[in-house]
Amino acid sequence: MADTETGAVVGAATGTDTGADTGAGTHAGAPASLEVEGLAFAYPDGHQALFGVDLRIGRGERVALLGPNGAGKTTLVLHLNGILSADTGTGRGSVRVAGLPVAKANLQEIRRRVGIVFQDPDDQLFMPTVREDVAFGPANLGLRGAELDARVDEALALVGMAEFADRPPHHLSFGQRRRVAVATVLAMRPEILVLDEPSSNLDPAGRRELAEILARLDVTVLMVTHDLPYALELCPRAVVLSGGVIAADGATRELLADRELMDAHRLELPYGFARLDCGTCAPPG
Ligand SMILES: Nc1ncnc2c1ncn2[C@@H]1O[C@H](COP(=O)(O)OP(=O)(O)OP(=O)(O)O)[C@@H](O)[C@H]1O
Repeated sequence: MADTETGAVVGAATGTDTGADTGAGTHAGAPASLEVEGLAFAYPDGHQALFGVDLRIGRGERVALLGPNGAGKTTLVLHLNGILSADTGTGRGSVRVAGLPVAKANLQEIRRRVGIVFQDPDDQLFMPTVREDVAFGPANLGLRGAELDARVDEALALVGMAEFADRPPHHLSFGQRRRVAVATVLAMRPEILVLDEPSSNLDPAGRRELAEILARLDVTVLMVTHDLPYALELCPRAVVLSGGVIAADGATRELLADRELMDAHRLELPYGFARLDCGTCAPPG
């Protein structure tokens, strides 16, 4: 688990043990990383995207946020670091990160604590070198010199990109850029790491490498994904958001074995996983 005094995001798991067999309730008694209560939100055009969402994620949990297109997943995520806010416009309800309300007065601290890795790494990489990109956030927090260098080195090592530190990000492959984007967020030593479709557009090897990196991180994770095998592998717990409400919350394996739930919310495992509901059958691989 992340040491909240030092904020270090150190690897805890070993090898490729992704904890997939861990029960969803393992962290039920852990202090909350994230508490969302009665969150409702309509966009300025009047479109209601969230209708009273309640969600508690314990420190160190890894949770997949699943749901069909238009379910409200991005809208929910944008509330976690105050890009959208329940206390403005038509919003209702509250979001707290490690007990701190997501509100205008706390935005700087909240954005340090909630690291969002967006789907397109090019939205997050804009400096001449990888090192400068990863240093950008901690430098904004006031870190300088050896302390800043150590923070950058640590984050790049966590994603296996140390040897690329002096390369321009635009010379890297898409998969490498995504890993650097993860490092830019880890360098802030976040309380909670939010990943938007982390496996999208990765080739099988890149997908596997990123899974191994994510499995080793010792930080609370909320992963938005349509990649159900990825959710199953990396997140013991899943939450299904559909039509702006939470339709299910439980052990990922159990939710993905519930055919009625899956059909109702347009969730589909790829061929080969079709018999997850057989109870004694294991997914391939
Ligand atoms: N800026 C906006 N203005 C008005 N409506 C919006 C806006 N952004 C999203 N919506 C609507 O809010 C609803 C939820 O959208 P959201 O992007 O949160 O869904 P999502 O679950 O992330 O979908 P996807 O899986 O396709 O990314 C959708 O009906 C969408 O059309």
